[in-house]
Amino acid sequence: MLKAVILIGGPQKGTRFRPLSFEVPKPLFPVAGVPMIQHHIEACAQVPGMQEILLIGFYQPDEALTQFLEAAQQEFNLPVRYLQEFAPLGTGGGLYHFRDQILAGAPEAFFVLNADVCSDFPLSAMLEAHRRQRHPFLLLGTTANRTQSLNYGCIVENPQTHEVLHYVEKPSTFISDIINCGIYLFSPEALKPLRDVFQRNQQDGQLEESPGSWPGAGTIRLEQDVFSALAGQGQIYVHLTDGIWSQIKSAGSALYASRLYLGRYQITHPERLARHTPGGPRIRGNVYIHPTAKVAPSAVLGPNVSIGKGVTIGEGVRLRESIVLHGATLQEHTCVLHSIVGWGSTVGRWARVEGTPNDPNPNDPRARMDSESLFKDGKLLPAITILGCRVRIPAEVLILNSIVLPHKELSRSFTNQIIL
Ligand SMILES: Nc1nc2c(ncn2[C@@H]2O[C@H](COP(=O)(O)OP(=O)(O)O[C@H]3O[C@H](CO)[C@@H](O)[C@H](O)[C@@H]3O)[C@@H](O)[C@H]2O)c(=O)[nH]1
Repeated sequence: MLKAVILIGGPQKGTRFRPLSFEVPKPLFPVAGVPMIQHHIEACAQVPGMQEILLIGFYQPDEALTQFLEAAQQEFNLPVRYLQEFAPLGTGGGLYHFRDQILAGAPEAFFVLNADVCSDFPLSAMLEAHRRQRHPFLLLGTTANRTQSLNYGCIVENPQTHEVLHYVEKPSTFISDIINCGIYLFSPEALKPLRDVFQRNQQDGQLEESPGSWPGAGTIRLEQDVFSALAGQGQIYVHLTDGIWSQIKSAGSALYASRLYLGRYQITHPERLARHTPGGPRIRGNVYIHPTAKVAPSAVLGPNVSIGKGVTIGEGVRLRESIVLHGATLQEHTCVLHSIVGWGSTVGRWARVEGTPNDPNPNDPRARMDSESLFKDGKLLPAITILGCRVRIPAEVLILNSIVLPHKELSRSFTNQIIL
């Protein structure tokens, strides 16, 4: 019997995802037409013997989360439960705090998945590797180029045995081009080292001048407190993958992840991809259209477009490399490229909304998506255009490389600006 835990974080996390995370918790943001963590749940549900999926985070459970959990339970016919941390406990603290729930029913092992990653989740291959040796910790690893590796957990392995000999979280100089994907398979013994960290933190906390100060004893950083500490002791192993993988930290990386998942739908969910039908819109490449969206037949969509529930797309619209969220309207002849159009927003006739993609260098096979800051030297870097929720763009204007905060009613064109 197996279980899975998805670490969903909480409201203080996902700051690079604003303004989109104002409306919906980041783990529920739609990527390729479905909530970000639905991809995780689908992958877990396909592993034979999966008994239960637990989401651990510090969000207050709201309507969106409750509805999502109910729908997921029904669709996958599995218990999918939310366990709320009383405070942010770090990537390992929640696993220790809810250990009884995780170990209930005596699972043979449990997967732990970061919510903000996009992957083809090679969970069955990880399980096979785990069953051969039954080490407490198995990490999924992939490669990144030298510069970008510094933004991740870096792993030095023994190439013969795949034992993790050395682990450094976001090092300041180059350590290894093998990076931690934030996807793990732990055996029940993995909770023992977490207990040791917890007890040590508690003792250290009592010695401190102001006991009870933050971070509390419950906070455990899986990466630094466990992986770095136990590397080289025969307990942590890495399973390498060259499948799709990307982090989802910023809106730009959500658009990139959407492209990766839409491409994968060719194999996993061909029914989710729009097909050209007589009298329907022209479809180029991979496009997702929610069944309730109304799309005019003269619109041209794709590649990499995903259109949400109740969206209206007018005649002559051109839409590519974009996400249009629930209830938005693109009036006749608008052109929307490399952008995210927020919930309930309206783009007026003949308006052009355009961003600049920040995709990984296609000539470097190890390049990953950069989710760096929005600014450099005090200037807004050109990036995808984001319209927050219920924004109104008038007819015949240009909105280029800009971020428009929710509920703004614009009256003219804007370029390279954050419109507050
Ligand atoms: N429940 C809970 N979840 C948390 C908490 N803090 C973070 N998380 C969740 O844990 C995951 C990791 O979040 P970060 O702490 O932001 O780390 P990171 O910068 O994404 O780096 C991690 O992921 C990389 C791969 O994407 C790894 O390369 C890196 O080593 C590390 O594990 C995210 O899904 C986040 O929502 C917490 O206090 N509680």
